[in-house]
Amino acid sequence: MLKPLSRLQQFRHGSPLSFRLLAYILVFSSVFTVFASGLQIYSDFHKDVSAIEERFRVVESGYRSSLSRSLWALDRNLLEVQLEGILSLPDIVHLRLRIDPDSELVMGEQPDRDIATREHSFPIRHSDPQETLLGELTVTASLERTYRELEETIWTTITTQFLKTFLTAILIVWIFQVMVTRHLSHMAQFARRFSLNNLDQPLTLDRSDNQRHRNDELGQVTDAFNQMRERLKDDLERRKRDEEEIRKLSMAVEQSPSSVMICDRQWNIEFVNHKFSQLTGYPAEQVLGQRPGDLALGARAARDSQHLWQTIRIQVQRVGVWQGEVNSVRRNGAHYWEQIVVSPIKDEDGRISHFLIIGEDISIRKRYEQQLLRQANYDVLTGLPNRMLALDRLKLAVAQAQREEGLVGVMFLDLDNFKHINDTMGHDAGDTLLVEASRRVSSCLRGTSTVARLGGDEFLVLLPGLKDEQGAGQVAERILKGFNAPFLLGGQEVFVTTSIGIAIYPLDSDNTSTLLQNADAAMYEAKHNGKSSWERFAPQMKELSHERLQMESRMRRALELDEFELWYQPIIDAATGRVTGAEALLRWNSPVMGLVMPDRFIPLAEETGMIIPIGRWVIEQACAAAKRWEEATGTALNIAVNVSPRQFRDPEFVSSVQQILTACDMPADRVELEITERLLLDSSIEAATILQELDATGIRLSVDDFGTGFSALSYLKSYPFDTLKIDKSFVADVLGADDNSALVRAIINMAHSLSLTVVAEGVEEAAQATFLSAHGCDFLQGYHYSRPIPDADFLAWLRIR
Ligand SMILES: Nc1nc2c(ncn2[C@@H]2O[C@H](COP(=O)(O)O[C@H]3[C@@H](O)[C@H](n4cnc5c(=O)[nH]c(N)nc54)O[C@@H]3COP(=O)(O)O)[C@@H](O)[C@H]2O)c(=O)[nH]1
Repeated sequence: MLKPLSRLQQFRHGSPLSFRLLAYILVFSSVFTVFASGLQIYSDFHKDVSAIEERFRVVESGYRSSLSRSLWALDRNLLEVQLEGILSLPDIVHLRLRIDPDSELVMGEQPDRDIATREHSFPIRHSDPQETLLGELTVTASLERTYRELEETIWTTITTQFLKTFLTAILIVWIFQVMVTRHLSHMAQFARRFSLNNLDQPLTLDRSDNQRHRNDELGQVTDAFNQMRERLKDDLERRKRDEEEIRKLSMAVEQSPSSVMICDRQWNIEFVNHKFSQLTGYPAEQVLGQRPGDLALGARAARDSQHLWQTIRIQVQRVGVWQGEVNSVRRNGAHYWEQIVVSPIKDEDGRISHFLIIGEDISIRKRYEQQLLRQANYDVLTGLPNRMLALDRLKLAVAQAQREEGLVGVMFLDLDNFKHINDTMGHDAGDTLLVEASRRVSSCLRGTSTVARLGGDEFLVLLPGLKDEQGAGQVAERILKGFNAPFLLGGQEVFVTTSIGIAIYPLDSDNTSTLLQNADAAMYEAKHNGKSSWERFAPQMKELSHERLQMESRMRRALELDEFELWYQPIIDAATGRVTGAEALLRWNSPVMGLVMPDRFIPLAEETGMIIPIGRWVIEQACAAAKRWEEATGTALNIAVNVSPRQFRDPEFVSSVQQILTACDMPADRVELEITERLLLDSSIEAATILQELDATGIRLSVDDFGTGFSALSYLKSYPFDTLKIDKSFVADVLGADDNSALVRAIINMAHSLSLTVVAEGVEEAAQATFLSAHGCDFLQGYHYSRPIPDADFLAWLRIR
């Protein structure tokens, strides 16, 4: 807002518009005033002159008759009086009365020559009876007063008009200054100071902000100014935002984890980002101006690259986008996989101006995918095709054989005793065996054949394009031969055999899954027939494998249908011959299959996990039986129970045993758990911890079947065993070769040195009992004393002893 002083200064010094306005007003007002005053003065002058003329007429009309009479009467005095009367009239300064014929009467003074005058003459007649000219009166009026008054009027008018005009002009200019020019100056000053830095400051005028002001021109200009400022501000902000967006985008493009390349319409490279250089090894300056297809090393790669980019160009032009996975070459010649998306960039008119090529290094993903693909299709351990790929290949082979009317051999292989080797020698040895076995099988096959690992120790061999049925048998013979040489497992030479089942398309089935089932059934038959052999499928074999499935489903219901039984075999104190306890042995009394021995169903129970509830039932029943016998005979017998390694994987195992003991009120030291060496070799079981926990409860632990497995006494020291059971195979030969008796003696001595009680099982003859007793064996068990018998029989047996 301007201060009054500065306004004044401005008015004086710096407002050309006000001055010009003032000058214009003065000039135009003066001209107008002069013109108007001239008119006015002329009008007044004309009026004065007219008044003199009028006076002449008044004199003529008023005095004509009286003068006629005076002249007719020649009354000089009267004439003079009358003439004096005329002279007394304003401006009339001279009268000349011509009296006919020759006299005259003059009155008044003739004005100077330089004084303007007016004259009027009129005749004086006497008309009675007839008209007689008596004379003529000439009246002279002086214009001196008129001119004098005219001059005064002119000066007065000019002076007053000028003053008035001047003051009015000043007033107008002041008003104009106050109302307009100072605001214009302020606007000018605002505009001068106006910059991008003070766009927030609106233009305001030094006047009240009301509707009237807002609607006038200044208000409109101010409004327009402020609108312009707002628009400028918006534009600026938008521009800033755009610039920021562009900056961000360009940073994003530059720092993008994807490689970015921009080509012009002719596909010449205009821009590449940092990632591109990083990925390809090409610095930007080396590729700018080139075409993407030119960036390949070597003639073949260059040809492929040109071909690829030609395809890409055509598709982008036709479809609008191209994307795909490309095996590209870095500057150093290394190959890598990249996912490329090529799309056009369009200008505002929708015309293609550039092409955008975004690439992403997918080498790791590709490797991962290939790995996954491999994992999905190949067995990790042996590198052989897995079940899925094998089934695919079987389907392909069958489809091809269908077309060509050929034969396809399907062979099912299962390693004999693999489980035993795995359990006794450890998983590493098992793995080595599988790898070596797969190598031996593969070496017996032609290139078109497939050997696949189906899982565990099961292999599948596909023989497409088989000439005749015998061909499959010949291959099976070759494979069996390949297993003749021993396998080196953990430093030991081990002989492993395999059983092979063969089914042939289309002779045994034209359906792939039936072919597999048939080959499987044939394999079971081969196993059944003594292992290390092969069998060609025959329809009756189906029943055997079916039986196995049936057994599994029946066993699942056997527990709730109370089909299991415990039989007991006494354990005799070798020194006294007294019964000290019994071993509980499981039997399955199936209404369909009859009495099933444990060797037939325990492996299946272990495989299916059914052994956990069954094993729990065995301990419960065995403890309950021991309590019953005690009540019946008064003798507190010990009870030995077999436990499978699979039961140790049950996290509830130890607590469930404790619960059973508590429930039966059975002292822990009267219960012995018989554990095979397999358990100690199974690295998936925390055997030591569980055995310690069991030992802490007071339960006795025994190593069963000693001599058939790892047979190292050293590990016995590491575990809290109480008893060692010499396997019946040693006992059977104890009276035969010296070696065997020496071995049994050594076992007894070493067991005693480790504070272990020794039980010999499989004692069938008295001589065996005598030998064992003589060599310090603590307890004896076998048919010589009693076969395993049902609970009631065992109680009866106890009573008669
Ligand atoms: N996990 C569990 N395993 C069990 C259970 N019950 C038994 N089994 C295991 O089954 C295997 C076979 O047992 P079985 O057919 O009962 O054979 C036992 C005896 O009948 C047999 N035996 C006993 N004395 C003689 C003999 O003088 N001669 C001879 N040829 N055989 C004899 O030995 C078997 C007992 O062996 P062991 O257990 O090693 O003491 C058997 O290996 C059991 O482990 C069960 O409940 N759970």
